[in-house]
Amino acid sequence: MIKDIIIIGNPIAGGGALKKIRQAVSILENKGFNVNLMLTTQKGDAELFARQASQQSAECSRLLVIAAGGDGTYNEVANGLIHSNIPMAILPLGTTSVLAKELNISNDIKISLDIALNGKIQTIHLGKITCKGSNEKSNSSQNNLPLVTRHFLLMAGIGFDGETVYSVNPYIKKIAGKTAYVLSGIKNIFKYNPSIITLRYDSEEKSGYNVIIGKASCYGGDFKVTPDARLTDPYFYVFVMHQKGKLNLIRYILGIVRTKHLKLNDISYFRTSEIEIEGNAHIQIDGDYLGTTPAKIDLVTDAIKIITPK
Ligand SMILES: Nc1ncnc2c1ncn2[C@@H]1O[C@H](COP(=O)(O)OP(=O)(O)OP(=O)(O)O)[C@@H](O)[C@H]1O
Repeated sequence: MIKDIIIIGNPIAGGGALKKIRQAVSILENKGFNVNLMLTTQKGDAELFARQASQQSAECSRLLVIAAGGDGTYNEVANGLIHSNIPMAILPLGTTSVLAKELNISNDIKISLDIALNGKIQTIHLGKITCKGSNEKSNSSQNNLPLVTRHFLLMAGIGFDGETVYSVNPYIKKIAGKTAYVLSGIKNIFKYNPSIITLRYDSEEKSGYNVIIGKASCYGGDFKVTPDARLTDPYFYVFVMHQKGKLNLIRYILGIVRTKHLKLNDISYFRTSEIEIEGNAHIQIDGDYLGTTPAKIDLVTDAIKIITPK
């Protein structure tokens, strides 16, 4: 029986979430829970708070962590709770909150809190990626970047979408939300000149110019690039775009928008649980910039417990 709740809240998620986070605290306190609100002040705080919660809690069965924010916040909380027994629920307050779409969790605070308190606890597997990066955009040359390892819930995008997230203007994102990604994507279609990416998995080899490694079916807005991927299945589904060039890129994007991308004859779509990637391309995970290839991706099974609708 849950008694204590830690809300790890990002007050700047979705352009400003503090009011809704405070509303959630008072709803939960009125129901009699002990609520500890931990507001993030910078990147990395949510992971730190979640790790502290998982280390301090002697009585995990009475504790729930609610990640209140967007996909960046859920990603950090999942990284901090990994292999702990504390379940993670979400309060979708982000710009896109793809995880909420994947789990079918409403943006309505009361409904999402009801799921947090009365939903089903499911154990899910996470992706683990090691690549060159610094968790920040960096001016140092690619060769000087240290190795970074992080876990992801939803997807790793390599190539065009890594480049798009890399060049999203944070000020435009604050003002315009999701539109900032669309603007960055449009700008990149015209200037992007990708180099080849090589994938090695299950004794096979494939090459392409853009790759999406899905741990979940949802991607970006309401698009499903890897519709067969499930948080609860121990596999990735990988979508590879084989051709380069602006017109091909537009054709792939339109294919995704119209849910026809898997029927194109110059793509690959396959399932695996481990993959090595070579090349010189930017990488995003769960919608945030991570670093550049080369990269290695594998699964961490039974990584976290997450609360989903019943
Ligand atoms: N107080 C803060 N000030 C500035 N940045 C913060 C703060 N707290 C967290 N962050 C960082 O803000 C980034 C975005 O947060 P988050 O993903 O929760 O919201 P979002 O970007 O609006 O949503 P989505 O990722 O779903 O589009 C994260 O990388 C997070 O680490």
